[in-house]
Amino acid sequence: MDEQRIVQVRLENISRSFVSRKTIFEAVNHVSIDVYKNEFLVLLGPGQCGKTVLLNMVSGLETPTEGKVEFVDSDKTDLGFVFQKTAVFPWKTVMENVEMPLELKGVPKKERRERAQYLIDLVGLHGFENALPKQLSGGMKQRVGIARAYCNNPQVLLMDEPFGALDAQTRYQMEEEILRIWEQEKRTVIFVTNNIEEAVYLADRIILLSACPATVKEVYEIALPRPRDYVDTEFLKIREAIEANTDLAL
Ligand SMILES: Nc1ncnc2c1ncn2[C@@H]1O[C@H](COP(=O)(O)OP(=O)(O)OP(=O)(O)O)[C@@H](O)[C@H]1O
Repeated sequence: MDEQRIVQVRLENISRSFVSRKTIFEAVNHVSIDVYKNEFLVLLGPGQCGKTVLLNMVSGLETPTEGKVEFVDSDKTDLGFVFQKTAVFPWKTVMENVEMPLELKGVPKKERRERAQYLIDLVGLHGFENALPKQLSGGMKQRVGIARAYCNNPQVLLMDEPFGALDAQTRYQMEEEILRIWEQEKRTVIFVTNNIEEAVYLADRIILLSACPATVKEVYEIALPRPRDYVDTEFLKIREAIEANTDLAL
């Protein structure tokens, strides 16, 4: 991570509860996290622990019941998203899917095509510009999603289990790819996963969350050099330490 840490997003003591049938359900409880500019931050926690709710509060899709989310060094609309099931439009080509955020903004065709082409090349889809999503594998669709998330040139990228639906082989490949893309186009990434190995492979920092309601259980700085090796002794040590500290089997 950069020597000098500049806070980009500040989650200040945020909580979120839901009321259903007169009972209160707490999904997130007093979470405070400073997210630093250009860091690769991973939110790791068991299933249904409140990770998505937490991410939704960063994006503004959900409002905290308590506390606040502050964008220190960027606008709160300056966000890109990648989801587990990235909504690529089936009737649109790769190019049309990637350029869509710029089209919605009214950016002229030539300009948006140039930007989209750069990103299509960056994510390794050169040659597939005119392909339709049905012609693409799951990993390729996620590449489209990543390129589209970058298209608006956002400062902060939110990724909610983006590789969760992929087979193991493709998942490993995409983990490598996302780091390559991020090294080339540094942004602040907040990446949600319930996979410890994935978290240790990717993160500058891991925020380990407790079972529901999500609280910050521990923060791990991952100083291992990249590319990381899943079977390296140090890697395994960190992985085991996290495993021993989790609330539920992940
Ligand atoms: N709008 C809502 N109303 C009521 N309960 C909700 C709402 N949104 C989320 N929840 C509940 O909050 C809890 C946390 O959900 P969330 O989707 O954040 O979990 P998660 O950690 O992202 O899970 P997973 O890893 O399985 O995707 C769940 O029990 C969910 O049912």
